[in-house]
Amino acid sequence: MNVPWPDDAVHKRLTDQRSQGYDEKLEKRRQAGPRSTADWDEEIEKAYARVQERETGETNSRLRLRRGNPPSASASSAGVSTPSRRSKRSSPALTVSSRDKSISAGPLPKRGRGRPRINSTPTSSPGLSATTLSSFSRKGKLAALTPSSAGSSSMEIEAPQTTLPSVIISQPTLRGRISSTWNKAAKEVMAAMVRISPNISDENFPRHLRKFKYMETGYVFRDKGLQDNFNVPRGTFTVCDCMTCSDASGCSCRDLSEIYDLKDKTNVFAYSEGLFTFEVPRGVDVIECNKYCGCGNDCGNRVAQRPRDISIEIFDTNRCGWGVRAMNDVPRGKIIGTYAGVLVRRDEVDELPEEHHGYLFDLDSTEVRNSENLGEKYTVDSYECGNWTHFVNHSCSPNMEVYCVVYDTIPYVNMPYVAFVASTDIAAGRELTIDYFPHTETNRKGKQPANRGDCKCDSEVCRGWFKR
Ligand SMILES: C[S@@+](CC[C@H](N)C(=O)[O-])C[C@H]1O[C@@H](n2cnc3c(N)ncnc32)[C@H](O)[C@@H]1O
Repeated sequence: MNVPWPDDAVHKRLTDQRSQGYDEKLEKRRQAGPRSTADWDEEIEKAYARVQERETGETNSRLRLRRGNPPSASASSAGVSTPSRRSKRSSPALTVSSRDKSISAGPLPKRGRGRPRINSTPTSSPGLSATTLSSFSRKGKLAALTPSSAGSSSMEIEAPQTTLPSVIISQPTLRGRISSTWNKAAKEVMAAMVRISPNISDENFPRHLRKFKYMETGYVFRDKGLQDNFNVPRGTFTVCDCMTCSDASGCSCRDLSEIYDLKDKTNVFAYSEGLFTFEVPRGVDVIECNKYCGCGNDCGNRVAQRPRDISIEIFDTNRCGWGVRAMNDVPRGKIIGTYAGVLVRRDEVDELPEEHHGYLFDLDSTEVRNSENLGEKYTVDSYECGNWTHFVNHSCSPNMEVYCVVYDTIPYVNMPYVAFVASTDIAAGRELTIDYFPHTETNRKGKQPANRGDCKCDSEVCRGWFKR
């Protein structure tokens, strides 16, 4: 039996229109070509702005109905993150020195400026074992990122929706664009995400960071002569032939490191199951296997050279300028990354502009052992180019330390990388910090650096100053 649908014609028309719309959409997609992931960060920012706008509207509407609150109060009680102004950037002078594997500070001779020196000795600083972490809480972060969460009690109100959610197609912010560019650079070398937090607004974006070249690893050489140190001939590398590097006593790369078990003095690698063992004595660089060794990427003596797999967010601490936090939990001993930037001769450091001085890291790990030494000494300047480590703040109870590691070149040229390792288990969302002057504890009665800044680290054992 044929039962005619009364609205058959309407049904057919709607179906036709839908199918036509679908075809047009498909055609547009085809013309646009394959979708790239390059703009994901921007897409996420746009979506975030839309959700924020919509939910702010909804919450305002609900709260107005319930309490008669003015819109601005409603927004803040809903946990909507209002971009905070970035605290004024002091001209920081973090000169990180791995000299005697400690952060030590001393004024630059000509300018009278102190430069914090990073101690790469993992076990030497009592402060490093402290577990107090920075005051930035995970909860705070989540509240800021999920505007609707604070308003969940408004579910009690069964009021009709009086405002339509507004949809804004926002232009990508400056922060969004730069965040995306940096993240792209990280992805190119297979590193995990790096992003700039939405708690940083465009107007608080310092001019020099707009041109900052994000470079996940390595050094840039302005001087071709310095670069040659990284182009040393194959024959000068020590190469192991152990294939899997499972036996510490048989690996020539490990032999070069001179790392021993601190108790029984047997040969050990610097890593166990991918984590730093903290058994490396002061003044000793870790020598990892290099490109000429027979072992593969899964070799246990290749750790700092692997791509970073902890996601990083750069954010405004509201205390110490911008800082860094991990977006994953980080276990103790995990290598998070290495310092990157322009490699300069140490005796050229005083010629660098003042604002660079807070972003310098001396590569002097071996100087403690060979005071005579040593040929040329070098410093890494991350002011104009580098990676997330550019933003690592000082804490008197840090949760990372540094050590020096060599794998791209030979140890004798004094150009190790500086690896940042978690010195305690770190929960996702915690700020990642180092001590700019870690041997302070051993020098408690001794001298303090001449050039000190007021420390705002919030640690319970804050000494009140940090080494500039
Ligand atoms: C290597 S930079 C760290 C990143 C820096 N916060 C930024 O926004 O670029 C060092 C500078 O950060 C600031 N800073 C780092 N740790 C601090 C602390 N505990 N207290 C106060 N300021 C700090 C100081 O201005 C210092 O000179």
